[in-house]
Amino acid sequence: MLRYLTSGESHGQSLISILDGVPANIELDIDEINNELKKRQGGYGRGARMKIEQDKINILGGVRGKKTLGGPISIEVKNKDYENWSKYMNPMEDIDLESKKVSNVRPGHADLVGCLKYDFEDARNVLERSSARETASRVAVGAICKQILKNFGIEFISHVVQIGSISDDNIYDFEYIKKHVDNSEVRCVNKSLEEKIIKEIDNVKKDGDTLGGIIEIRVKNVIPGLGSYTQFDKKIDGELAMHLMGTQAIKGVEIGIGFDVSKSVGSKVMDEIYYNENTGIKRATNRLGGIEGGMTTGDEIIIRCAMKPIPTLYKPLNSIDVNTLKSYTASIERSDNCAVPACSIVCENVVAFVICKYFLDKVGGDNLRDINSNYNSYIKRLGERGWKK
Ligand SMILES: Cc1cc2nc3c(=O)[nH]c(=O)nc-3n(C[C@H](O)[C@H](O)[C@H](O)COP(=O)(O)O)c2cc1C
Ligand SMILES: C=C(O[C@@H]1CC(C(=O)O)=C[C@@H](OP(=O)(O)O)[C@H]1O)C(=O)O
Repeated sequence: MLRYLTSGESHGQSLISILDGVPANIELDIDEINNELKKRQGGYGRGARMKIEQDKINILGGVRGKKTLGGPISIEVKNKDYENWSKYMNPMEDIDLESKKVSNVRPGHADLVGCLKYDFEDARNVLERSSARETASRVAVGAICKQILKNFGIEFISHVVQIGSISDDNIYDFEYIKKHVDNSEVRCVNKSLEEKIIKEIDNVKKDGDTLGGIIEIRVKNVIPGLGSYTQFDKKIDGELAMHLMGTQAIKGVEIGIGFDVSKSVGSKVMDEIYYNENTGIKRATNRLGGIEGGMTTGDEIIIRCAMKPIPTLYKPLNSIDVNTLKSYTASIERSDNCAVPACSIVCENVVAFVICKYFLDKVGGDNLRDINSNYNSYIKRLGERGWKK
């Protein structure tokens, strides 16, 4: 089973992830993984931290000569900012615990409940781990998963469909998104909205406020039957939602037309099925976003995620000192102002992990050759039942 854990604090030495269950003989394109990390650092609205970091992976185990060995892969992404923080963060020596102490807990971040639950007087002990710095690890893991799936033609893309009050109501196809998204500082395919979005981010920033938005993720060339209806925890839509909701600041996940299923009649929600000899079994539409009964249908997977605005505000909200319980405004930590474009890269890679996990559950093997043979025999059998790639 494909699984991973991450470890590390935002201003600690490194972020570490261990990805276990990767088959042997998968060739890794290290530049491509680093390119994903670079994209995650970008996007209009990011804070000063991103000028310090230049995220790159350092693989510590599980890979030899850029090919996977079948064992757990350990991945390090160094925090350059540790140089500025070692006297507050060093795990092996006495440190200065007072100067960076945070006790005016920020509404919307993990500070208050983290202090209560883990019995801390210093919310730094919470925020160092709750920080979305951890998403660099998740992107590194997802980027490896993408490379496993690339061998089978499965591709991923994401774009931003809304930031603050500005939204793009057009529907684009996969290739169009792929061609245009990286040209935009806000990962918005519709270039005419970019200027408006940037203006809105700037205006809100002037007021000491922040913005969230909506991200769309698409997956192409998936095979039918990833996931299962036979048990609730085998459903791929459930697992996708869990991993995406487990991403910092994601507050909603929709598949296909999502919440709109509730306001339409059944005939306008279900995707009609037909068959012809040239195309095989097909659906006339893809309103349900490529998932039925907890299983992929083979159509494009379409997911949308809502990200809340960044909780740290430069014009802070009312809060309390977690130790004295006196009223104060929340503490101000260096922060992003809008991280929706960055979060789009995070969500895309989070989805890549889940798809890869279910793909390997269905047609996996110890090595690439075995997976190829399982994959081909499954596709052949589906072909006998009328499904065509
Ligand atoms: C890419 C990305 C960057 C983020 N940057 C910040 C930030 O600079 N400041 C901040 O307060 N929150 C930031 N967040 C959001 C917080 O990490 C998140 O709101 C917090 O961990 C609490 O978790 P929750 O929102 O899921 O409840 C960011 C989230 C993401 C995905
Ligand atoms: C470091 C990253 O994002 C951080 C996420 C984050 C938070 O509270 O989630 C707070 C900020 O941390 P810092 O105070 O060090 O600037 C962001 O920069 C990153 O995305 O790599």
